[in-house]
Amino acid sequence: MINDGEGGDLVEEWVELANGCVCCTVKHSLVQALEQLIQRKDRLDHILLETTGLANPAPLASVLWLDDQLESSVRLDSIITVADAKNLRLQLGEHRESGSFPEAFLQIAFADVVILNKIDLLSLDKAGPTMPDSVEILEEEIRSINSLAQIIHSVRCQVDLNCILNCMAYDTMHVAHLESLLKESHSETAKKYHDYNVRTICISERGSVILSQVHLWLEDLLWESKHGMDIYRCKGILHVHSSDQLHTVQAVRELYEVVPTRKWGDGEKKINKMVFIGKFKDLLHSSSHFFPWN
Ligand SMILES: Nc1nc2c(ncn2[C@@H]2O[C@H](COP(=O)(O)OP(=O)(O)OP(=O)(O)O)[C@@H](O)[C@H]2O)c(=O)[nH]1
Repeated sequence: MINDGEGGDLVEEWVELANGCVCCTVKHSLVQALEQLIQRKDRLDHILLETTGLANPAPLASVLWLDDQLESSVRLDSIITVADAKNLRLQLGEHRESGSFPEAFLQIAFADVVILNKIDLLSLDKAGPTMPDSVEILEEEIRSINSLAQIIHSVRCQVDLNCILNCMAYDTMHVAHLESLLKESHSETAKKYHDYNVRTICISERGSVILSQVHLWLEDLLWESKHGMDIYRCKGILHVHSSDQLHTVQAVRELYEVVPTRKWGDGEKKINKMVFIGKFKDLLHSSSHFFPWN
C-alpha cells in the first residue's frame, strides 16, 4: 500500500489499466485514466509516465500531444530517455548491425531530453585494460541519431528537475527552443545515404514558402514517406510568403502543426530551416529538392 507522504493518509484511489501495452492495446484507457487524474488537478503538478524499456514512444506522443479532450487540461511536456552510458555504444552498435531492437533508436530519436546515466562508471573504466567510451563519444553517438535532444549527465539518475520538467518541447508557441534552429545545428545536411540508420538531418534555404504547398509537402513526407524519408520527428521554422510572422513546424510521426508564432524582427535573416529525425534513403545532395515551392 502507498502512503501519501511519510505517516500520511493511505492512498485510496487507484486507476487500474487492463493488462497490455500502454502504447497500443490500452492507449485509450490510458487517456481515460489521465482524465480521471485531472479531475483532481489541484493536487497535480506533473504526471510522469514511465514506460517499459521496450516501449516505442511514438504512439503515446501522438495520443498525448493532440488529443482534443485532453489538450486543455494536460499537455505533453517532453519525452525523456535514460541511456546507460556503460552499455550504450555496444548496444547501439550490435543493433545497428543486426537491425534488431529498433526501440533503442526510437527512444533516442523521440527524446527531448536524454539522461546519460552511470557516467561514474566511465571514469572507473579508465583504469581498465580496454579503451573506455568518453562522454564526448557517447554524446556524439546520441547526436548522430537526434541532434535536437538536450543531453544531461547523471549518476543514479540524480538530475536537476528544472532540466526535465516544463521543457515545453511540444508547445509550438514556445518559440525559444525552436529559435535555436536559427543558429547552427549539429546535424548533417541532406546527402545520399547507403545505409538506413536513424539520424538527424537539417535542411535550410532562403526564400519564402507558400503555406498551402507546405501542407501538401509535409503530408507527402509524413504520410506517404516520399523522398525516401521515414520521419519520426520534425521541427522547423518557415518564412511564409506574404506573412510577417515566423511560422514554426512540429511533427510527431504523421501528426503535424504549422503555426505563426511571432513577427520577424527588422533586419532578421529570414530562412526556412527544417530538422528531421528518422530514416533517410537516397536523399540527394541539394537541399533545393526539399523546397519545391520556391
Ligand atoms: N554505478 C552506478 N550504478 C548504477 C547507476 N544507476 C543505476 N545503477 C545500478 O545499476 C543496476 C541496474 O540498474 P538499471 O540500469 O537502472 O536497471 P533497471 O533497474 O533494471 O532499470 P530499468 O531499465 O528501468 O528496468 C542497479 O544495481 C543500480 O543500482 C549509476 O549511475 N551508477
